[in-house]
Amino acid sequence: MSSVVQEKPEYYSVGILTVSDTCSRDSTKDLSGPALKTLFSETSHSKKPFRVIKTKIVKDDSFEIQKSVKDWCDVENLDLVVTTGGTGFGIRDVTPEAVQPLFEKSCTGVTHAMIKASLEKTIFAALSRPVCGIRGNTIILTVPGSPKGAKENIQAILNVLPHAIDLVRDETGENVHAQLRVEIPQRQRKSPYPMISVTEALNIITEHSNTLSPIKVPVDENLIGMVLAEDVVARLPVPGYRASILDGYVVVASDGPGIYPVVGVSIANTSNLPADKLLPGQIARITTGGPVPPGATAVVMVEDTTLIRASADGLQEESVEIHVKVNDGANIREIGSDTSVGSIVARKGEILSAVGGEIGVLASVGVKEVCVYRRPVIGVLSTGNEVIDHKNTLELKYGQIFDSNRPTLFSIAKATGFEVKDFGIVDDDPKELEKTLKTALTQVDVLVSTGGVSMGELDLFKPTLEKSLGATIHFGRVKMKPGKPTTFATLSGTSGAPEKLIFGLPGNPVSATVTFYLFVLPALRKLAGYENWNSPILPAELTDKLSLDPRPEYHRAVISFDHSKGKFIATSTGHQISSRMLSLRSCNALLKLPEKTDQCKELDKGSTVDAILIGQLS
Ligand SMILES: Nc1nc2c(c(=O)[nH]1)N[C@H]1C(S)=C(S)[C@@H](COP(=O)(O)OP(=O)(O)OC[C@H]3O[C@@H](n4cnc5c(N)ncnc54)[C@H](O)[C@@H]3O)O[C@H]1N2
Ligand code: MOO
Ligand SMILES: [Mg+2]
Repeated sequence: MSSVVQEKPEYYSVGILTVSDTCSRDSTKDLSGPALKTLFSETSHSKKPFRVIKTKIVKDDSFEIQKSVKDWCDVENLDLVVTTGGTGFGIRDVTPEAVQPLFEKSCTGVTHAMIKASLEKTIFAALSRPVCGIRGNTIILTVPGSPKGAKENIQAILNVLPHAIDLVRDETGENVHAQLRVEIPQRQRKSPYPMISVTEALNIITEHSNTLSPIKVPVDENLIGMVLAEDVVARLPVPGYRASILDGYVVVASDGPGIYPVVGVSIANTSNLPADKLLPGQIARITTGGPVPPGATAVVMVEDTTLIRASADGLQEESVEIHVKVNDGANIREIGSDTSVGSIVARKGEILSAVGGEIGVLASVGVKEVCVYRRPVIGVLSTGNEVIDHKNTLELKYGQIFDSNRPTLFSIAKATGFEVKDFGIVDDDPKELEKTLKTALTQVDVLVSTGGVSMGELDLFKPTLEKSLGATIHFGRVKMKPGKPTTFATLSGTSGAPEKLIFGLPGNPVSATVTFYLFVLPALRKLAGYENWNSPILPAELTDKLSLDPRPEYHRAVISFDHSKGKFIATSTGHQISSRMLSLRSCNALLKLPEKTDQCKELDKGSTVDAILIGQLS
């Protein structure tokens, strides 16, 4: 019977790649390759010797360099790959540029140690540009092309190399890398990923979800769901002038009830008083929101007055009787009484909600644009040879299914206000998957893929992320139902850009949806600056008993407020298998059910559980 467990060789395997146009034409000119080979062969380490099992000479050509290095890392699985040559300042010197993108991790300390050792010999070492890193289980070093320089560099770090190789082999999970590569009969029969709790998974995700940089955005409805990155101060008072609260007459309150001449009118935005002010013994017509003229001290509503005399043409009021006594200030909004100028009308961290209040306030005080955190852009893709776009009008062939994951995830993103880019359906083909992931990751902050994360031979997502993209997988299994194979990885951003978050959600449609709510949405909210990124949780009483699963379950349910009981009640959406999309129909909550134990196998009707609100309450 074949076994996946391979004997560890009794040596550290080394490949030496000479990079030189000249040597590639005439191998006898290669001095540094053989010099390094001798150095490694003569080095006896207490644990294991080094053995140079691969040597090759290539031109100063990025493609050739990369091809050899990738082959020695990914196929030959060598412990150490050393390139010599092409690290200088010459126009053809491209080794660092060719090798660096292959790294999954950089080994800056090793690079420093090599440079330091060479600089102690000659200042010309400053003209070498070595880079060192890790790809899969292989350490890659780039050293200069001169035999002397090459040897000095390696000698500087020779003592730490065995330990470094041991760490790479043992701690990045030799089994993870090696086992994913074996043929089907030898495929792994246990997942190499530890099963972590939902809480641990969320902690890891939030640790990597760093709020994006602020941007300036005009004040309009496109702000809905954005979070303010700074306090906003009222530029203007509201109202900006003394304004009437009612339709009626401005009066001098101390005049009291009586018949008065109507000397003018102050309707919204216009006033035509003869003296530009109201004098005692005069009144003027005013409409709600109209400017109260100087001299006026109160407004009397039209219902508390009678017309005494109209003009001969019947178009104007000449005198009116005021029936009531009003106090000074009655029915007048003083300047800044709603919002005073200079006051803080919205605070950093506040969400500009769809209710409209915050955006309305900003508009009212003359704020034209605000500083908000940029919202992440999400890329969504489905994987699977059997998955067909749901808009495709052809009949499904045997074994095919319609893609329900993309439409579902697009809908959630739209409802929650996040911009989505569609990267379609990708076949279970490593090259195609790699290409799509690479393209997508240049365009989005967060990539969400569904399918291909479990144990099947076509479940290629995790190995592709690690080996072809150099992403770091932080977890690959979570103790939950549905959603067990949920995967989270990050890819470091280039030149200071934020790292990209990558979610590999399970292909089962319910699992993909539930895990989007549980893991992706909080990350998106945190990136967008939300101070509380979790969905609300309400206590709800079960209307029926529920059996428990060995994994903590996120049970789809409908919750509503029962007025007679004065509490929320929760009703299951029925059969909860991860493929049954109907279990999400009408669902507005995920009930957090504990895992089954010997003591507790089900929850009784009437039990109270935590319900994570994911939809509308009706
Ligand atoms: N030996 C094991 N098998 C499985 C395990 C396990 O632990 N050991 N885990 C199971 C669990 S739990 C889940 S969840 C699924 C996850 O599967 P994958 O993420 O690998 O997804 P696929 O294999 O690609 O597909 C699973 C299932 O979902 C359907 N699917 C995929 N994409 C879509 C889509 N876009 N729209 C609709 N339906 C989709 C696909 O046809 C399969 O039926 O693995 C279990 N297996
Ligand atoms: O964990 Mo899976 O998501 O049960 O179907
Ligand atoms: Mg699968």
